[in-house]
Amino acid sequence: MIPKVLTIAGSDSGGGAGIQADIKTFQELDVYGMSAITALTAQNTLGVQSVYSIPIDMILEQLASIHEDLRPDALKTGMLFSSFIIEAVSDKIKEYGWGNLVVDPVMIAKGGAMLLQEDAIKAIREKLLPLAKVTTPNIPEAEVLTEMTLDTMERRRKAAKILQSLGSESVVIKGGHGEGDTLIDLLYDGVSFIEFKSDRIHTRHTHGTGCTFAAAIASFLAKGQSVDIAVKNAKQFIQKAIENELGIGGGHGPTNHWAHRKASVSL
Ligand SMILES: Nc1ncnc2c1ncn2[C@@H]1O[C@H](COP(=O)(O)OP(=O)(O)O)[C@@H](O)[C@H]1O
Ligand SMILES: Cc1ncc(COP(=O)(O)OP(=O)(O)O)c(N)n1
Repeated sequence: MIPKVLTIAGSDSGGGAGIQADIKTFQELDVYGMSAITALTAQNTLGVQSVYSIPIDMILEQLASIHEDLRPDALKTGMLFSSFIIEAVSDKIKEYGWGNLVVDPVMIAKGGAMLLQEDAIKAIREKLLPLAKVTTPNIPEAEVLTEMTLDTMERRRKAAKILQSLGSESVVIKGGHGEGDTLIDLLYDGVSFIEFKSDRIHTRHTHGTGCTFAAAIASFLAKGQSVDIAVKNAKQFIQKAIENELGIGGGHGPTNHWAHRKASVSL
């Protein structure tokens, strides 16, 4: 049977991030994609023009419909916007017993728009992280969650340990916002660290990289891969997607979800 993967996230009208990036990733990685939409954004490659939060009852109805009929083999969360949504979604994930949860703690879009209310950080720490198999903050998100400055690898290792101690089985602190030409995604599984290194691609077309990376990890987990292999394969997927840019839009354009088809190794 084809693995089923659910994304609980916001919609990006421009198609580069959020639900749209997730579903494209699921499709490319041969898993069956499902969605529960938490917020609508009017967004393009130039920025986020407006945000509309979906009423909680409607979010819960989407989750209930999926629960009644379509058990996910893995799921990911993206833009959850408010503490109310985080709490309600976390309670349902727990009640429904859904495993293989990848938490992408989306906070701010590349253009600077707030995709999470400030008072929601506590709910991410206390309600969502304890349910996660993998949490994938970028460096600024990890800084907010740990209240640390993460300008060295040593500090990032410390931060990964703190986030893991909050209940997430594994943590990946992504390196896109770091310095230098080598980019390091740091995985900590509670025992050891693995550094996934790649060359930094110099491009403005990196809209939705975090969403795509987390959706790829969830897809590989749904196929039965271990966390370290799923992260390795997701990293390879996003690297190709950034390398083969589509050149769409006048700002931060989307990544290329088809690009992995050119890869010589099979995912
Ligand atoms: N310029 C880049 N070159 C190569 N890989 C990148 C680049 N920017 C981001 N990535 C990769 O994309 C993924 C998302 O990274 P990051 O930009 O840190 O997160 P976010 O999109 O959530 O801000 C990570 O796997 C990271 O290594
Ligand atoms: C609806 C929506 N969800 C998430 C994001 C942020 O996506 P991310 O992958 O972190 O990429 P950038 O914002 O860095 O492009 C979003 N913009 N919209």
